[in-house]
Amino acid sequence: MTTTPQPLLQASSVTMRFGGLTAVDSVDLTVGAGEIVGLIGPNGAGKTTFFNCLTGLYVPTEGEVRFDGAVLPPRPAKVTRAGIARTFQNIRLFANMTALENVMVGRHTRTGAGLFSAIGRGPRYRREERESQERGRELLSFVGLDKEAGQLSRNLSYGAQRRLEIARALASEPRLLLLDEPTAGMNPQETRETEELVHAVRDQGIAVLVIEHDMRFIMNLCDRVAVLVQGSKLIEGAPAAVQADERVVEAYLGAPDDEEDLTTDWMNQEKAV
Ligand SMILES: Nc1ncnc2c1ncn2[C@@H]1O[C@H](COP(=O)(O)OP(=O)(O)OP(=O)(O)O)[C@@H](O)[C@H]1O
Repeated sequence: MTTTPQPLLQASSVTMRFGGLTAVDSVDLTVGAGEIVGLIGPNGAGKTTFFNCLTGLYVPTEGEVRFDGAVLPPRPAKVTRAGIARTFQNIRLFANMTALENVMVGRHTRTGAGLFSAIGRGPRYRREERESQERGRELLSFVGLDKEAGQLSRNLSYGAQRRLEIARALASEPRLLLLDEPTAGMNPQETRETEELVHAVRDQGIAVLVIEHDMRFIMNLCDRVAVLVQGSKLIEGAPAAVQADERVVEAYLGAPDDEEDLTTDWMNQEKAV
């Protein structure tokens, strides 16, 4: 008898309400180990709110999220320690810290030196600091920023800052990486590089869940795509099937009668290669 392996992430009937507004409505989603899953949907569909439910930023009003079989702890730091890391829609780097320092900050959930050791700069602190630096440099090299290690993050190009955010997220040694619109504002070349980088992340055995509006990016990248519309999951499946589904096209373009209010981000943001 064969048994289906337990998914790494399992969100069951996740609902998030803000007062009278149901931003996420009973959404089920799984991500398997080493899988790349896309989450798409028109503006305001509830994608970021759902992400926030997966990272301990919000505790769902109803439903539960399990990671590796255990219910997710209700605090972002604990979720990171459990093995989920994320990037945000808007860049959140420490502008006046170097690229290397930014990555080292991302590692602190994995280093165990306590307050007294840090104040006294004892041997354990110094060893961990050295290891953090080494790992930080490896990660910068992994995302193609080895030469920028000593530069202040605010002086890096936009594409480099986004890659640095991914390096910082990877510094916590996640098993699942959540990316919120990683290619927003990128040119086609930067978008292609991000696609290669996410594939390389997966090749390290890390699962990825990605929110994105750029359909070409999603199609090239993902094993599976789920579509959220007005807080509910409309469909889920292989990228080509999802893209061809009439309900998805309608959700983005509106029914024929509301063609004046098109929400066409997805179509418009598809970038020429
Ligand atoms: N903290 C909050 N309090 C109240 N309402 C919120 C809050 N966060 C999100 N919402 C509402 O929930 C709905 C879903 O928003 P959300 O940002 O999750 O959508 P989204 O799919 O990520 O959109 P976008 O693609 O534009 O980023 C929207 O109507 C939004 O106004």
